[in-house]
Amino acid sequence: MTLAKIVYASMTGNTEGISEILEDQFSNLDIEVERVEADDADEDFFDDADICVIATYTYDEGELPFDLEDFYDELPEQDLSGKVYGVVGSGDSELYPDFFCDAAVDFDKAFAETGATKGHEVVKIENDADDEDEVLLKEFVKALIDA
Ligand SMILES: Cc1cc2nc3c(=O)[nH]c(=O)nc-3n(C[C@H](O)[C@H](O)[C@H](O)COP(=O)(O)O)c2cc1C
Repeated sequence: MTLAKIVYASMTGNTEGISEILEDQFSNLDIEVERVEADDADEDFFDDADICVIATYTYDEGELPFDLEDFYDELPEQDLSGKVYGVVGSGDSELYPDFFCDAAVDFDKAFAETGATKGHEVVKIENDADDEDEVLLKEFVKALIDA
């Protein structure tokens, strides 16, 4: 059975909500799914996954969340060949137009070094997910499963 694993970081709840939507959508498509907060994800967390997902906000003008920094540093060292990955970001394009969802883009680049296959372009969400974003997230999940 296909296993999707999601690591998320969230300070004020927006990205946590996004990660819950992702979890629901994998489940709705009969994919087994495990979702953990960054602090609970060891560097080898994705070892047994078929689909690897990061959901992250961006902080401090383009910076990663503090609790994802170690995971980010270790990610390019992992061999994730044969797996599919995707990244979702939450950010604020009005307040931080030059750094919108930069942490998500950084993770996308780090995943590219692991040998995993990119299942979808980075999805960038304005703060918390609205109905339109839910549609995008549904497409994202479907693309990862189909890849
Ligand atoms: C101090 C601070 C810095 C931020 N810097 C950025 C940034 O550089 N780029 C961006 O897209 N969003 C930035 N944001 C916006 C957050 O990423 C956005 O509100 C996000 O939805 C927070 O996610 P969370 O609710 O999961 O913590 C910043 C927010 C704060 C409070």
